[in-house]
Amino acid sequence: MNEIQAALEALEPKGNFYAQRTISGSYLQVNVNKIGRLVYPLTAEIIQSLIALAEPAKYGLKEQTILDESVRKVWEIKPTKFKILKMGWRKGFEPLLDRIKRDLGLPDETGLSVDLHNMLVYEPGCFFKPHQDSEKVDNMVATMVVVLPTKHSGGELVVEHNGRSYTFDSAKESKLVQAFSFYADCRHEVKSLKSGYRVVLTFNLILENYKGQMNSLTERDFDKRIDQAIAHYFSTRDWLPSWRRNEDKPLKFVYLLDHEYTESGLSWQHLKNTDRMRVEALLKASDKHQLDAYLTLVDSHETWDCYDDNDDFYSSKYYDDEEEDEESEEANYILNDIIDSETTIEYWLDRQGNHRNFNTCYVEDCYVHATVSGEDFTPYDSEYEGFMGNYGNTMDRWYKRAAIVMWQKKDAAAILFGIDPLSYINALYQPMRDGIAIDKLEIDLHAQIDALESVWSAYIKKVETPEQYGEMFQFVSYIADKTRAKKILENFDIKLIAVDYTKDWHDLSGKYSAEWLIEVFSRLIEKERLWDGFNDFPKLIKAFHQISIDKEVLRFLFSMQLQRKVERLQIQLERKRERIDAKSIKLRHDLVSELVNVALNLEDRVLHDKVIDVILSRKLYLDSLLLVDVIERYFPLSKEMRVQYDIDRIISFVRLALEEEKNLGVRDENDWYITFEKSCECELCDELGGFLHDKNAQSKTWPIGESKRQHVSSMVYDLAVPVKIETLRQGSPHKLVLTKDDELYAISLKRHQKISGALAQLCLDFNIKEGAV
Ligand SMILES: O=C(O)CCC(=O)C(=O)O
Ligand SMILES: [Fe+2]
Repeated sequence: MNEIQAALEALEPKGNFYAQRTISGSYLQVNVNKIGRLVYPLTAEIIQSLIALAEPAKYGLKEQTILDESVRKVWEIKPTKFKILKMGWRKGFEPLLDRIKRDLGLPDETGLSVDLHNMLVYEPGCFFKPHQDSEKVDNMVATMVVVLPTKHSGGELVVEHNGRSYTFDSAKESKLVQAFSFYADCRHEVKSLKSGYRVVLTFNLILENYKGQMNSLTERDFDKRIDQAIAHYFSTRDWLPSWRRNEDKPLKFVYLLDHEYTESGLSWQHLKNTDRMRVEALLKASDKHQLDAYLTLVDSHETWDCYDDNDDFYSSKYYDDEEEDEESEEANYILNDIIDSETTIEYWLDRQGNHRNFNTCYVEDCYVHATVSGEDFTPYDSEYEGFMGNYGNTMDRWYKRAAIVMWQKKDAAAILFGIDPLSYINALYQPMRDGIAIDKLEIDLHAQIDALESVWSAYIKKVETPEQYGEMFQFVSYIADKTRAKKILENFDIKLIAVDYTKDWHDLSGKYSAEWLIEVFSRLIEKERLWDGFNDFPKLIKAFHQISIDKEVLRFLFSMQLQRKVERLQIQLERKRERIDAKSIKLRHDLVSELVNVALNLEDRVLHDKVIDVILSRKLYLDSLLLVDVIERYFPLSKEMRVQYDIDRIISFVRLALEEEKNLGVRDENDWYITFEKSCECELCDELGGFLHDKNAQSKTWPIGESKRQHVSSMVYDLAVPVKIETLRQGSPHKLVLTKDDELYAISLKRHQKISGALAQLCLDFNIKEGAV
């Protein structure tokens, strides 16, 4: 972020390639081994003793360091031999470094730290020929030469940068310490010293908190610098806040222009001075890096932390600031710090200058850049709020600003779609509506569809009206591409397989084949985790049947409905209670009878067999009495049809089931025997079993503790036996009272009568003899 900001700001160069400052010697206390604290100005004796500690300086040539007195002649003292005291440094040099940072035009958010390199002592005749310092550490942005106070002449340091040069003549000052810094990529030389001594400390200046590329920071060619910054911006995410670097959301770049524009005054051709130059450079970069660019108007809402001007402390602090006074619109308040900002793009011009009717679009802060802060704009609205919880006083300000918005062409579909899905889709559908033959634009359209792959599912949510569905189906057919058609449809869910769309599906099946349709249906069905089945299945199948969809499609839908419903029911039926629950029995019965009907209506023996197989498997614990209803469906069938469907299979199954039950007879009036399926082997359940099987006992009073009572009660519930449970809260422990249903006999009698009746009717209807096997 700061890289691109700095690049944009570089148009009005705030900084220079060098910085020259002075500071009192009291801030630079240097202790040298064996010599002690240096006192300024340095005397000739001290300097001689420094030389005694020194060695001739080498210089770096490619990978080596070389001693060559025709290139460099100077004494060097390694930093291990002296120390700079921290206290003075902190007080004097740290603030000084901040100023140097500004002099060099480095981004506000950054900071400079130093890396001491060496001490150099120049005697008359010493020099250093033109060279560039090798970058010894990462993010080394500049070299700083600190000249200690002592008289000399000559020894000028000449620094060059992009054709400009500056001569730092340290001889002009002999009382104060001089700090001269210059960009690391400058060529520079030290002219021969004429008289006296020149003693300097050299430092590498390191830029902290900077995530851009160093070369782009010191590049003075504006276009090139913008270009580099833009290339970097779109090729990495390391300028994003750390928690967002792993996202793969498309990147946006929004630069708020310096000047104000109205809707009618906004055009690429009529931008005002700095805006024009920056936008031109950005457009050049956008062409080179395959970016789309829009000129826009944005609504910018900022919330500022602010102070009351009458508060003496803050107002004096404010006026002390060395920056020029800023005229605040809200005369009584001073804006202090920005707390929050929100940018919404509201008006769009495309690269050709045409107004585009996109929705408004909110842009996250990390993508928004500006060289002039909102503070310098006149808000069209503002609102002051007194002390509110977390913050002190706040000022909300709304501005209208112009902005250039850019993103990578490869992200265009996803971004535009995100901004305004429906108009994007409208544009996508346009050729179809215009009746343009697909082979004329196939490749183009296919590329657009592919780019949208990740967002189709978002689009699906916007498809609501029958017309929208209709057009979507039409489009899927229009694109004439099986694979893409399938991909688009797969974003929907099972609700798309519905009566309303049978005609659309039929058309697609005609175009892409029935196998293709079945694949699409499978994908939609797979998505359904819990299968409630198709809504109104008979109606759905009928609709597909009437439109003469391929038989295999019908069979597929039928099998899905049967298979997945049975699977789900089987899980429920693991609970014995469920098996005898009246509601549940009815539901299972309705399912099989519905499916038998559908199979017969479709006149499909294969499907019919599938349902009958399920019935005969006894998986669904169907009630034989109810099955009589089901097979009555066959009664009107002709003889041939009965043979064709092999109805004897189901009829004899039902008949046998009825006979089996009938043969059990009616229980005795005084018989309290209850059958059950034992599922627990504990002593309590043994005792419970004894009671249930006891022909003579209708009830049992059982003094057992609470947890035991609970276990027995839940077993009685799970086994679904007709036994009433009560707790007698007397004595210790309380007593569990189990009572077998009074109606056992009456129910048995009634059921037996019904079974006998049904069996007789069945034999009559289908002309079979009772008891005949
Ligand atoms: O002595 C100076 O002013 C500069 C020295 C220098 O260029 C170097 O040490 O690389
Ligand atoms: Fe140098």
